[in-house]
Amino acid sequence: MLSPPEATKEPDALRIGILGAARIAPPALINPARSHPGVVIAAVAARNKTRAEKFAKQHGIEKVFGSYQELLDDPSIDAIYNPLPNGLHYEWTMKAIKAGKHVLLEKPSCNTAEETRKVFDYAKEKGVVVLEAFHYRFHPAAHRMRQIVSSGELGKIQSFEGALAMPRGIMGTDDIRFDYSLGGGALMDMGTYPLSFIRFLTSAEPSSVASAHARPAADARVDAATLATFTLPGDATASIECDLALKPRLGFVPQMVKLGMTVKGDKGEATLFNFVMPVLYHYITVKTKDGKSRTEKVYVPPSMEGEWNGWPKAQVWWSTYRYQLEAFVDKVKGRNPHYWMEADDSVKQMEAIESVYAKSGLGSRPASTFVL
Ligand SMILES: NC(=O)C1=CN([C@@H]2O[C@H](COP(=O)(O)OP(=O)(O)OC[C@H]3O[C@@H](n4cnc5c(N)ncnc54)[C@H](OP(=O)(O)O)[C@@H]3O)[C@@H](O)[C@H]2O)C=CC1
Ligand SMILES: O=C1OC[C@@H](O)[C@H](O)[C@H]1O
Repeated sequence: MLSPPEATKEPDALRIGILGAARIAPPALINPARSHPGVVIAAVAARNKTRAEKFAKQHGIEKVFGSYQELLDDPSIDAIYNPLPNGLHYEWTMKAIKAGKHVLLEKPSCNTAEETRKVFDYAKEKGVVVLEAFHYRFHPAAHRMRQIVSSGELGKIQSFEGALAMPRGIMGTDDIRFDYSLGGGALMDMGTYPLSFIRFLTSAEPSSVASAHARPAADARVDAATLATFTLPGDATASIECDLALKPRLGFVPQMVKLGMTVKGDKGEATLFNFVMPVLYHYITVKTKDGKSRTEKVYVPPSMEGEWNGWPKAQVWWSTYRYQLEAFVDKVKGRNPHYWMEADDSVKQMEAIESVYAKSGLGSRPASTFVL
């Protein structure tokens, strides 16, 4: 996964430009692109050209720009990767669409559902592809978990418990995730994953947010952590936990990263541990009330038939991002991706996030002042 084989690039490979020398760009795009014959990472732009040059040299990127707009103005670039802080997603995705570029847009799509709706409406008008980069959804482990939940094996589904949380000290206090004006907050950054996964597993929207409690960061408008519970259609319940800075237990015992989803039904339960980065390590355990239990690991689709028909011939080292890139390129090239996250899904995801912020009392992140 860390040093994938270099693919020979196709003559019509999609030329992607990156907005910002963001930390996530190498694992989420540059590295996966190495093994994809249909992608060239052709350019990077940063607010400071020297920073862009250093990043380009480090990653073997041909073109460098000292402003995002210059990159968008380059006619040789087909698509943009937008890993800017959340609060800038709307402005730069709209500008990219205006320039006729396809956009792979980091999660969460925007600060508000209204902005997300405008992004996808504009993309449709301009005939370009925009994808919110919910990478975990493109990996077969997430789909296998959904198969298990919908198969009836667990009986009538009663509850979902999902978490994504990391110990204190990993995120610096100056991280974009703690900056309200940039769309910061644990729910925006991490809580969006378990919430999205519950929506994916149920293929439905929560009926209501039953409770939401935020632990404020230094800026009290930002949640360092959020715990929320939901009611779901069919009387099931759900809970999510997200935390940018889990406190050590008893003040000194560091807590482990949390990244699991457990689904309980009246006949059994299933847990997917590490739905976010399954390529590193994951397992699905299924325990049924008749005393049986098993563990599955799903690095590649188990077959190319039935529900797996149309999945790419993947390698076990394919990360969620590599699967996602496969789908993004397929969509742009007019082929059928193995999975796709539709515009309405991204809009509903932001509606759900805003509902949790409303319930916790923190309110939605600030809407962009950008006008196209
Ligand atoms: N899919 C995934 O697994 C992950 C997704 N993400 C998402 O990616 C995005 C970026 O996260 P991450 O890479 O960790 O963030 P970084 O802080 O590393 O990168 C953000 C980039 O935004 C640019 N930028 C533009 N304006 C500002 C500003 N006012 N303040 C700070 N930075 C600015 C900077 O680019 P420049 O070089 O021009 O200065 C910087 O490189 C977020 O939306 C996050 O949610 C993050 C991690 C994992
Ligand atoms: O995958 C992730 O894990 C860590 C987060 O801070 C990041 O933004 C998220 O996308």
